Amino acid sequence: MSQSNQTILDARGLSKSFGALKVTNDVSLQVATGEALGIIGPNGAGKSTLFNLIAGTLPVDAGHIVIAGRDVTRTTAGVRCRMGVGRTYQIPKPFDGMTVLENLLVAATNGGGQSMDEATASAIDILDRLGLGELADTQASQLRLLDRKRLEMARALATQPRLLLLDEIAGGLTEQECEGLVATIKDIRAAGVSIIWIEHVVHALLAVVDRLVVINFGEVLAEGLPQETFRSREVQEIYLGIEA
Ligand SMILES: Nc1ncnc2c1ncn2[C@@H]1O[C@H](COP(=O)(O)OP(=O)(O)OP(=O)(O)O)[C@@H](O)[C@H]1O
Repeated sequence: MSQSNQTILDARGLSKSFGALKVTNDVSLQVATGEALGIIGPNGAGKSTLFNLIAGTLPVDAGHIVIAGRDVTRTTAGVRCRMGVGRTYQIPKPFDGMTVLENLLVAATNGGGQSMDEATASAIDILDRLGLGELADTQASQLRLLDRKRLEMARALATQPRLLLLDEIAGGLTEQECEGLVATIKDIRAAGVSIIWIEHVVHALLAVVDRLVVINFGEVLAEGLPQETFRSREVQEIYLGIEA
C-alpha cells in the first residue's frame, strides 16, 4: 500500500509540554484521504494544541508528522499550508480592516501561492459557495458571528487545502445556523477535502464525521465509530463526567 496515496495525515507519537505542563502525550493520529475525523474532549484537554502541532504553528517536542507521504515535522506552518494544510481558529482571526474579498485574496496569494487573477476567481467562487457572495465588499469587522465563522472557513478554503482543520466552528451558533454549517462542511468534504474537526457541539460533529477520537489530559482516550465511541462508558464517564 502506498502511504502517500491513501493517507493524508500520519502523525505518530506527538508530545508537547509548556514548562512543566504536558499538554500532548504520545498522540498518534491517522487520517485517510477523503476521510472526516472528529475530535472531542474536555476543555483544556489539548485539542487545539494538536492542531498547532499538525499545522506547524508550534514545534513538537517529540514525534513525527507525515502529510501526503512527506515528513513535515521540521517544516514551517507556511510550508505546510502550501502543501495543503488549511485551518480555522477557534476565535476567528480575519484581517478586520480589510473586506471579506480582500481577506480571501491574502489567503489565496500568500497561503495558497496563487496569482492575483487565480485568487480572485477562486475567492468569488468560495464566497458564493459559503453564502458570503453579497458580503464580498463588507469590512470583516462589520460581520455578525455566523458570517465571521463562514469567513474563517472561506479563508482556509482559499488556501486550497487537501486537509482542512476546523477548530470549534459551530460554537455560539443557533440550531438553524449550525445545520447550515453542517451542510457546508459536508459539501467541502464531498469536494474531496479531508477534514479534522474539533467540536464541542457533538450532535453537529456526529452528523458529519466517519470516525471519532476522544482526547483527555493530552492523550487519546478512545477512538472508533462516532456514535459507538461517544456512547462508550469510558467517554460518558470521563468526558461528560457522567456515571454510566
Ligand atoms: N502557548 C501556550 N503556553 C502555555 N500553555 C498553553 C499554551 N497553549 C495552550 N496551553 C495550555 O495547554 C492546555 C491545553 O490547551 P488547548 O487549547 O490545547 O486545549 P483544548 O482541548 O483545545 O481546550 P478548549 O476545548 O477549551 O479549547 C491548557 O491548559 C492551556 O492553558
